Amino acid sequence: MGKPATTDTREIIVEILLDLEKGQDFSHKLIKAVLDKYDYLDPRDKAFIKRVTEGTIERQLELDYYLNRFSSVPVRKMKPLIRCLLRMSTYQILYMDAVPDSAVCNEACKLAAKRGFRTLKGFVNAVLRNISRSKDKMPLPDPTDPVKYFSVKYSMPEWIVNLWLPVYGTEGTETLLMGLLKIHPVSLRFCLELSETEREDLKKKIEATGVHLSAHKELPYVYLAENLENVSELPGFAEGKFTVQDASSALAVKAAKINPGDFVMDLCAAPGGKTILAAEYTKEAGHVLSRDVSEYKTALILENLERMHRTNVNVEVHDATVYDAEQEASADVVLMDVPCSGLGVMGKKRDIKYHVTPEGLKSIQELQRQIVEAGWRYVKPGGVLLYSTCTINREENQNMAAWITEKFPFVLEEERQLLPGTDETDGFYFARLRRRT
Ligand SMILES: C[S@@+](CC[C@H](N)C(=O)[O-])C[C@H]1O[C@@H](n2cnc3c(N)ncnc32)[C@H](O)[C@@H]1O
Repeated sequence: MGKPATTDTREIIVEILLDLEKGQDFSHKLIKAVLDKYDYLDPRDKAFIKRVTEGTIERQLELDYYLNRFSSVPVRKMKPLIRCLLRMSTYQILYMDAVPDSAVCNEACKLAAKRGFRTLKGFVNAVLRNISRSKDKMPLPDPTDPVKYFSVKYSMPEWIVNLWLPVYGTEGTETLLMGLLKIHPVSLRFCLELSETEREDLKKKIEATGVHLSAHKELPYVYLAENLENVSELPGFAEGKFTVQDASSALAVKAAKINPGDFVMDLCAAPGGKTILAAEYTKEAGHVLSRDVSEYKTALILENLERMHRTNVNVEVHDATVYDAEQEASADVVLMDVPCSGLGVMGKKRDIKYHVTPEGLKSIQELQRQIVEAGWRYVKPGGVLLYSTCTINREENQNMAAWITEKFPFVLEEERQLLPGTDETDGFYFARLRRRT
């Protein structure tokens, strides 16, 4: 990270963390808004803000576990500003080598004083210096209790670890938890219409800006980008030669086996990643009807369609839980990329894990069932229902596919659960179900 951040930079981080405590918004949205607001900052300062904020959020359970051991005041009883300051400073001490620990402690004390907590400077200093001294032997729960141990080590709520342990076993769960904490490269999906030579040319132009691209192992038109600051400034972006789309999402659309000339319905389409790829598969001879629940959401689809120059798509506001008799048995392929608990995208949306609850899972499953109940009839006999989620939860995935085949006239042809740490993707599930003739 090079240059150490200024006190102001740290203050910005604390402000973001305080807003998150107040439940203002999800972290990825808040961080983006703040970075847009401070666009004039040195890129290294912006990178510092992003890294420390994301890391602190992502590791919060672990950081709190340590703080509770090194502080005489439990984390939950601390003043919010002091709590956020200690969390982000502990994150820097444990996970960032670029800033010396002594500088982290000094900056934290200065910031505490600046924000009216001069009397707590000694406390902040003592806790952080203690952590710094013990950083090579930080205490963790006993590994013989894998739920507690994994929960703290990988900062994952215990109930989510409990959801995965019976399915993936101890080793598989640990691989998954580690995968979710890895830095996730942005995934660029090039237009299908580009020839191999055009793809290579574009790749070279993008790499000339300092971004490193590596091709996805299954999809030659998807590249994982490292060292990427601003997608919209890359060559080819404004001309719609590529879009940001995770490989998992592209793999799901590919699995739907869309043919040129097909009519595709995308029932939960915003911001339009799958719609656009589906429209590329159908080519101009085919058509996509792309829907989402609000005007705000459909506007996002329209914006992306315009940039990607897709004209074979109609966009409508439509609640997918409401049956539309006009579309009865009309579609060759229906994409149901349903709203879900999002446990597969925690690597990108880092605070989802603290917001999802077991009760929330139940109500989201109910919504998923309603969407399937209303939408399965749009599939022509012999056509495909592609059910997908960005989660890692059997109830919303494999069990839902089984429920569809039990209740409706479909056979399961293919299903796949992609896992961070194992696949080069987000956690994602899709099932191709074919309607009986
Ligand atoms: C997983 S996202 C879709 C991502 C999109 N398919 C893509 O690839 O870019 C789920 C979408 O479902 C939409 N949604 C939620 N409830 C809905 C409903 N009742 N009817 C239609 N869409 C709904 C959300 O607005 C959200 O855009």
